[in-house]
Amino acid sequence: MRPTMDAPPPLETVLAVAHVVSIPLVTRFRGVTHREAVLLRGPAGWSEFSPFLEYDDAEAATWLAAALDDGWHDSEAPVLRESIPVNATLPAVAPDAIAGILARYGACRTVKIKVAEAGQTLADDVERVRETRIMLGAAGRIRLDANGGWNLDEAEHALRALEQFDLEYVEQPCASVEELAELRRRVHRLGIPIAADESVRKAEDPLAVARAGAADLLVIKAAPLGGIDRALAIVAEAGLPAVVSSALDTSVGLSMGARLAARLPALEYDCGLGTGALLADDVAVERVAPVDGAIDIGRVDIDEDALRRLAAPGPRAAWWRARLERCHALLGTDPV
Ligand SMILES: O=C(O)CCC(=O)c1ccccc1C(=O)O
Ligand SMILES: [Mg+2]
Repeated sequence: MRPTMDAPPPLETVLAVAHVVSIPLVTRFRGVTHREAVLLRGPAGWSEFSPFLEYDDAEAATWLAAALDDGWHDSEAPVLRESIPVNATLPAVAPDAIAGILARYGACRTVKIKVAEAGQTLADDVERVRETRIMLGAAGRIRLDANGGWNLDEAEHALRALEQFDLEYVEQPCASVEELAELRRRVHRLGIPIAADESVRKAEDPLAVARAGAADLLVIKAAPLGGIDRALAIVAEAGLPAVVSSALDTSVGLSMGARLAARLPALEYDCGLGTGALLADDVAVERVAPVDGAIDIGRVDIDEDALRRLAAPGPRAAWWRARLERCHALLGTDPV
């Protein structure tokens, strides 16, 4: 997808308000132990630029468009709710680690469990889901996220093994839109809805999955979709229910997600914006973390001491500033 910024603030302005931070995680997630992010003190509020390290500049530029949009303007879409119910997110950990991680989220009624992790087996997934179901009780909601890790047959087999745990939905069970569409036909009888995540946020065309009838709902993230208004437009065009989720953001990025969720016309599912609980430290004066299963939608204030304490080491800060500069050069040059 291409970034869309009519008139991005000049590079010098952006670099002058940029702070690069490195935040320790409570547990390994996506193979990393620290989350690096650039925080921008924009005129409308703090915003976050934190594309994952392996993304190329074209993909990362859309995240920059979102950060500049969020730091430089407020969305004019109406705010429809003040508090956003969230799920706990459980990485692909061993059963004995589950209770400790879930405890960090407080009272969330919904848990999203990572499955299909490289190097693990279906038996690992079954045990993780079984243990979580026991802890949550029958009233809790369990959804899975495979991050595209199964092929079609593996996904079908896994869902048949896991359906006994009463699943709310499965997110990105397979990598491609074609596989999702076929899987959706194959498991229709099981009644497990299929959600698209990477097929929306990493796709050249975020609407292709909806057009192909390949998903029952969309997982949307403000940063990779180019910001709050862009994400709202995609949901409106897709005509499918949506769940707002984080990209393991700091409180600043989580706040953008919450302000997107606050503006969705319908919000039937708990949002994946509880991941502040996976950060061992944070930059916000008041963290965006679930209280009684929900987060607030305000902008966050930054703690200057935390900015200093969590400042990324010099070479990492330089790497991020160079990345920001390259991504900035890609904005506004490639009209949609
Ligand atoms: O949706 C959630 O519960 C939390 C966010 C999450 O899972 C995530 C966080 C970082 C990168 C990718 C993902 C993902 O949804 O695949
Ligand atoms: Mg996902």
